[in-house]
Amino acid sequence: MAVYTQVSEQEVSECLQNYEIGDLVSLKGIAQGVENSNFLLGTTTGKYILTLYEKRIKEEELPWYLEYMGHLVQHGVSCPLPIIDKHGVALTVLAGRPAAIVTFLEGREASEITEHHCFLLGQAIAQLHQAGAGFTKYRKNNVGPDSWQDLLNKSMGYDQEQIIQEIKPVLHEILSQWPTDKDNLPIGQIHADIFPDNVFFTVPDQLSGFIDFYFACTDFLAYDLAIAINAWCFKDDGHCLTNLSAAVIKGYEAIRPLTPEEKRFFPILNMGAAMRFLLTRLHDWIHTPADALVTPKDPKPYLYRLRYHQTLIALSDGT
Ligand SMILES: Nc1ncnc2c1ncn2[C@@H]1O[C@H](COP(=O)(O)OP(=O)(O)OP(=O)(O)O)[C@@H](O)[C@H]1O
Ligand SMILES: N[C@@H](CCO)C(=O)O
Repeated sequence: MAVYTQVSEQEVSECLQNYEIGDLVSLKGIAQGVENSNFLLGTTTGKYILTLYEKRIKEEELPWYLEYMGHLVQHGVSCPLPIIDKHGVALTVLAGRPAAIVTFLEGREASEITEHHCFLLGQAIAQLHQAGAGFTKYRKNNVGPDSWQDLLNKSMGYDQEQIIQEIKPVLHEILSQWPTDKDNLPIGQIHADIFPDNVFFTVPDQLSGFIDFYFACTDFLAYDLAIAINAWCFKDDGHCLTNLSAAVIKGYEAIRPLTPEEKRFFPILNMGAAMRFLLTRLHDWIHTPADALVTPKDPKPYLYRLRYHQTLIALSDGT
């Protein structure tokens, strides 16, 4: 359930007077999502999403996300467009929380992921990266490699201590091999959370767009692809569906071929992507209060992905 902050119809009606998207017709809380409070907003001009940003998102960073999404839409990417109010700003305040209204994206998460979905996904990620090239404002990756040791330290209370002990040296290995600026991997704006629930498809199987840009940041483009492959191309027991990962890469390279440096570092980026979600999930597993509205996600599927990547690297090293 993701409505942490309630907002009344009257408050929203009053707020809508500042916009040019018509009057309130309906307001309904959306159950999905874990980070923010989301509402389906119906007005006399159509459907919108109203988001009240909760504490995990830094208020000062919101203009970056909203400008980035606006830039993407202007450059042909299908994603929610933040609605600008009569004063020229997208960010407002509702029920004491920073809030924004964005356009509604048709479609839904793919119910069963196929090679076709993955090919379309790869193409769409490459288009996202290309469209982001003209948006030059930097945003640090708050859950990038420099945060991972701290996340692990804060996960020490995890009830399966042997998992923490297993991760420690692997983290060290990843950090020691992580690409630096000198390695010349293309850098740009990445979504950084390309999971199946953040990509919508319409019937019959057209990719309709991306949502949930609140982890977007400036980082290695190929890392975004690695995140998507980890999220889309594995079973939860760590079995890699290589036909799906090949389709994602084929789709991506149909639009933007990977450079030799990106290919060389791809195994370590894949490990890093698995590590990032393993660590944030471990952290949330321990730090989410028992009476919280959300159920923390199981870290183990990402441990199994990590093991898979390790095995591949060991095999290719001949170790
Ligand atoms: N622009 C949009 N168009 C259509 N539906 C949307 C849109 N934005 C959000 N939604 C709906 O709201 C749900 C929650 O949105 P979102 O995934 O952004 O939540 P969140 O709490 O911000 O993030 P997270 O997925 O990280 O928990 C989505 O699953 C989707 O059903
Ligand atoms: N996609 C993330 C959660 C929120 O971004 C995960 O599955 O761990």
